[in-house]
Amino acid sequence: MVMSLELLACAEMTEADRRAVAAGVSGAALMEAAGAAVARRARELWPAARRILVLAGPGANGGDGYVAARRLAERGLAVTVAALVPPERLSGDAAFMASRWSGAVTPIADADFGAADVIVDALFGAGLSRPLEGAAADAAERANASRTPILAVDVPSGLHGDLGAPLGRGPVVRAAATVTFVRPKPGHVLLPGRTLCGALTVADIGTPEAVVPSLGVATFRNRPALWSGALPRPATDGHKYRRGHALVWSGPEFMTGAARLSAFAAARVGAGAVTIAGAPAALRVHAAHVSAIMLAEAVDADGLEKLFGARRFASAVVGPGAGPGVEAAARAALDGAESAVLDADVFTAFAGRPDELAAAIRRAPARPVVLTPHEGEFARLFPDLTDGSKLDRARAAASRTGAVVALKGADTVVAAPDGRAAIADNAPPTLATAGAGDVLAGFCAGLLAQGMPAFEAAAAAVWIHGEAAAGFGPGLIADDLPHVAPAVLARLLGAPKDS
Ligand SMILES: NC(=O)C1=CN([C@@H]2O[C@H](COP(=O)(O)OP(=O)(O)OC[C@H]3O[C@@H](n4cnc5c(N)ncnc54)[C@H](OP(=O)(O)O)[C@@H]3O)[C@@H](O)[C@H]2O)[C@@H](O)CC1
Ligand SMILES: Nc1ncnc2c1ncn2[C@@H]1O[C@H](COP(=O)(O)OP(=O)(O)O)[C@@H](O)[C@H]1O
Ligand SMILES: [K+]
Repeated sequence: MVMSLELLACAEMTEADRRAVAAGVSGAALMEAAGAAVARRARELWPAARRILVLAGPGANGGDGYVAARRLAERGLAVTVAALVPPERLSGDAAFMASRWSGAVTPIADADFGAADVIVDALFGAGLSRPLEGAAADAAERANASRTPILAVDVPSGLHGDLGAPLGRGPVVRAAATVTFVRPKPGHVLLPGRTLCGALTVADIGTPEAVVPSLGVATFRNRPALWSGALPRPATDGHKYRRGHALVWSGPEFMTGAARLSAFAAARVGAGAVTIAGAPAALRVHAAHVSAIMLAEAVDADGLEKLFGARRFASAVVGPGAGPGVEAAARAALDGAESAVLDADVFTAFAGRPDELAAAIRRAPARPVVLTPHEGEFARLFPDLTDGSKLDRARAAASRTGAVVALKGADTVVAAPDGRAAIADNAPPTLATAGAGDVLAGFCAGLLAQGMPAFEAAAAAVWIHGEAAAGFGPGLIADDLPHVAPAVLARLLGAPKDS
């Protein structure tokens, strides 16, 4: 099984195959290995299955299906191929593999979906170019209705490998498991694709090792290997300000919780000092709740500017529970702090004016900025960025604003203006709880304060956030997240030595 970070778009996958062939591996060898991996996985998952129905499409995905059919029949299983197009209409390697299948082939309309123990879905893979319709749509719907477990080849048919969603309004096969090849695609990780794939495995099909690194892939799974090298490690001769001083802008007295959640999160993830800035009435509320966190008066954006003028802040958070004056506070943070995390109310304040926010960000292009909108806030800020996948939209927002964008949800995408992007799949649904976003903003700010580059800091914050929630389990509230982050950090940084 392949374990790696890259996610290959369908076009990159096609190019990987082309380069593999150019390097001397035949297309038929790749297809043989792909079909063999599918057959192996079917036997591993359903060792008691006797009757297999292979749905074979018109392209190379169907070719993989004919290989799997042959391999499973060789093991003594009763295999029927239900073909979307007659085998004589196939071309290339798929035609060759169909010619090597000597078992039963039935037109897909006549297939008995209920009579199989396992269905292998080899209708369409990376070549899907339009919504399923006609006989293909019928087959997908009958396969789903049969309740027979489905093993998808490459992707569940109807799902677009880049989008993680069906093309148009066409149906999609709901797989119990999916075997893909070489590397996963974005659509295996983005929702709803991740759910429709079931259990995903990635098979090596003999693509030479140099091929994937030669592609210049910029999309990754959000895993520690992507950013752990940049994770801050406290220096022996460090002091608290060298570890980074983070500032959190607080809203008015009855909205102080959000700023505190951000502040605790920044501190727990390793900022050396954290100051909450706000109006006196708000600070009085904070004072009743915090000890290590410092408080500084800033009635409005002018007050914030004075604070930034008086001392160095390695990062600032503006947005969580911010209330009135948030736009001016965001501008002050962008001008005065060495890095900034903008969240929540900032996106409402700049609704429909992303270019004004971008202009404020680009006044100091080298200063790291992270934006952490959820889908609703994203739509408010960027009403015209509706096309493409969540990955495409986050990338477009990053390139437009010059900031790193963490577009939140169960499949949070972190995208950088240079085109890099990471998709997370480790957050449990219990993370959907009020205030969790404020904590994420604080994790980002705490890592930025310690000098972690913005893309790595945002990706690490998202992963740590998800991992903290998963580790806590049921009953999670946002207040718990900063407290469980140290256990996640301990795993990432390695346990301290005994002596
Ligand atoms: N690349 C490699 O080296 C390897 C690739 N491998 C395998 O190849 C798969 C990709 O193969 P592929 O490119 O042939 O595409 P595939 O998904 O079979 O479909 C293309 C056919 O479907 C048709 N078609 C499209 N949409 C349609 C629709 N809605 N309704 C009806 N028809 C539709 C389309 O017709 P067209 O759009 O061109 O008219 C074309 O005829 C990949 O997923 C993996 O499984 C492995 O063997 C390992 C090595
Ligand atoms: N279904 C889900 N599964 C996993 N994580 C989720 C899910 N829904 C939301 N999240 C995460 O929970 C957090 C919620 O943040 P946000 O919507 O800003 O809430 P709040 O404003 O209350 O803090 C985000 O980090 C988001 O990625
Ligand atoms: K498929």
